[in-house]
Amino acid sequence: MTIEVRNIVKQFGSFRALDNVDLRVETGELMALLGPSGSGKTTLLRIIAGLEWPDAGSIAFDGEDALARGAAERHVGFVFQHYALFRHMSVFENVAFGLRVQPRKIRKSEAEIRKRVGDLLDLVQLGWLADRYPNQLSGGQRQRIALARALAIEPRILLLDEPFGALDAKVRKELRAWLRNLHEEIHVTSIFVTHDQEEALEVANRVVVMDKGRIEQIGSPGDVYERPASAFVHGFIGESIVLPVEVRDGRVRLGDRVLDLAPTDTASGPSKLFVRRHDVAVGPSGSGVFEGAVKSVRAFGPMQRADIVLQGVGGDTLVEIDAPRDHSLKVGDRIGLQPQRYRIFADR
Ligand SMILES: Nc1ncnc2c1ncn2[C@@H]1O[C@H](COP(=O)(O)OP(=O)(O)OP(=O)(O)O)[C@@H](O)[C@H]1O
Repeated sequence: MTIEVRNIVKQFGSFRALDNVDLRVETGELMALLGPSGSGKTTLLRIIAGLEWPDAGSIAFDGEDALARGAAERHVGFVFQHYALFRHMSVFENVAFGLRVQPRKIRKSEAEIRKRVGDLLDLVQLGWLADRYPNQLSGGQRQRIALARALAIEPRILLLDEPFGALDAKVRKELRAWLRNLHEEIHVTSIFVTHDQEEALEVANRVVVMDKGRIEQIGSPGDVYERPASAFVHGFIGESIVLPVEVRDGRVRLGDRVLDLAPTDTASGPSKLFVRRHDVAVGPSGSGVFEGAVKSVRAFGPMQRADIVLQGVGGDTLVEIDAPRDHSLKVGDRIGLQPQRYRIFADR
């Protein structure tokens, strides 16, 4: 099932939560909506689900107008961050619920319902919890049951709103891999909302980066990380050093210095230089575009993270870099820093 979102506008009073959003989700995709708090991710998801209505624009499922149908008729499965499983019902009955309330003419027999719920519990690998009640489950188990419950009615589309948002970091990580594997098995067109870049890049096959009700970039995890389309995307995904520069006459200037860097993209005028923290080569003093002094070093695994005071860039500027440990840094070292990959975006 494809989802085609065209020119969606959503206004709350005078506040524009979605500003002409265009998006196409292909059949069987697992797409992430990624963006900071308030960027409009949940509002877009709720409009696709039929829980909210846009002020303008259209939504089509497989070419058919979805806005002509209410939420119940759209055949969409929904999992929220805090999914309220029915507390007085066992896990089994929670998953069976959607099947039991189907209209009589399409309702499955009791034997079919038992078989379907059993299969779903096997799919989320929690068959052994069928007789438990929600308050006897861990947070991660609850979300897996919530997913089984959403899948029970065989939805054409699965929408997940920060499904792992309330869980601790370790469980979140486990469930990411689990969700990706599950999706490979069931292949339902799915969209999930997250503000966690690592989660989006690790789980989704395509990522939609949103800011202030607009889409900044749509691409594969590799695209949005390696080829960010805007300063916002570069700043939001991965950790970068950002320095204010000016591009004039084909040269990149920082304060009164001309940097030995080529302008990238089409930046001109006041701009920002972005360098990922691990894309800086560290060498002896005099070896790079920037000079710095090591202020502090934390070493972990194969990497060391260091705070560096950059010199000669108009006042002392503190930046953080990640460097391999083969060149051991010590507090007080004077070093040269050479950006190996960087992007320059004009200030908007
Ligand atoms: N019912 C509403 N009435 C008024 N404003 C709303 C309403 N729902 C959402 N908003 C506003 O619209 C904007 C987008 O909200 P939305 O929940 O879509 O953002 P989000 O990207 O999902 O953020 P978060 O990650 O915090 O959930 C926010 O500024 C929010 O305050």
